Amino acid sequence: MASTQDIHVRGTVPLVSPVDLKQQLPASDESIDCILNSRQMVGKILSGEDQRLMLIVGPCSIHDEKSALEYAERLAKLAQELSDTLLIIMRVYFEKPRTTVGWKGLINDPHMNGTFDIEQGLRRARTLLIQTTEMQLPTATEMLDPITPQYTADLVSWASIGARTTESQTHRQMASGLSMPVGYKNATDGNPAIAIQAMQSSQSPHSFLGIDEQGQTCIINTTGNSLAHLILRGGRSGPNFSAEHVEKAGQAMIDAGLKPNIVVDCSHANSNKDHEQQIPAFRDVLKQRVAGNTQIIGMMLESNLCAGNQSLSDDPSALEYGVSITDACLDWDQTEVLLREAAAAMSQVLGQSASAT
Ligand SMILES: O=C[C@H](O)[C@H](O)COP(=O)(O)O
Ligand SMILES: C=C(OP(=O)(O)O)C(=O)O
Repeated sequence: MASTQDIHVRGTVPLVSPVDLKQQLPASDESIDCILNSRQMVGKILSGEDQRLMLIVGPCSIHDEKSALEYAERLAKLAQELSDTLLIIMRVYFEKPRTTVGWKGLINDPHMNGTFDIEQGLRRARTLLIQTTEMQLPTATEMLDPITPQYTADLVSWASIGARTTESQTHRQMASGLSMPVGYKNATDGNPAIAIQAMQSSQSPHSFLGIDEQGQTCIINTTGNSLAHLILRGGRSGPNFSAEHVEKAGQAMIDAGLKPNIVVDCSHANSNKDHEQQIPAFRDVLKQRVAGNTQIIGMMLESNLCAGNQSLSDDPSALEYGVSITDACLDWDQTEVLLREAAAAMSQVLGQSASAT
């Protein structure tokens, strides 16, 4: 009898369970301290109790742990130095949603050669998250595959639902159960409405299919996650970081009964994918915050040790050190200049609000 299933399935490979991977790679006390403290700080920024600016900064994607750790060491030092005015969280992105096809990130294909050793990818992602948080540098990542959080989410302080998945019920359900604050990107067409709807959905309880710590398929019942904000990342119609766009998005959030908390992603369609264009976007949004728009709670930058990007060829060993293999990034020096500018501007803002009270 001809089979009616698995017509397009090449095969399946068993995977380590979340609990076993966590036992093999447990979070240290230093990591747990960093994660709990930083999640609480993000929560206070969302509630308005903490007026510092949240900056989510780092590579578009991680493909080489050595350069990621070198970047993390530099950022951890700067984050500590500027912590009076900025909460800096490192982008440690392991999952890349593609417009069509392409390398889908370190978890999916850690060897970057089409061997898809996902177990090793999960192991390497966990290891890097532990190393980064042990430096007291909190981590931010996009939650793309709904199974992945069981393996990594305990080590993450801030999560994003991307422009391509914010409208997806699967991702909204997943976000409703995540333990950290979540930012929702506007759609790739530039429309923030779906992100606002995502926030309304994911703050509600959901019941859906997933896996438990043992890797057993199960029904997951969530409480809903109200720690949410909108991320403006521009869209097909152009950037959406201007004061008019931010005001309109804030009003739409208020109309939907949400606290208007907005992070502006200076990259993606807000930079027209030209990494240098993140600089004027960042400065414009900073100016809006300094001018008194407290709906702007943060900004995102795509940044790496070296500027630009490079193509992933058949020979990953030929890649240039510290250069993105996905979207183009600012280099470290450009990043440091912007972070110091933000700290100086925010010290004025925070000084004024302290003297007014
Ligand atoms: O942030 C990264 C990219 O913008 C996103 O993954 C889409 O990439 P692509 O259009 O190159 O596939
Ligand atoms: C993929 C990303 O962004 P977006 O969903 O906005 O395209 C990202 O931030 O890496």
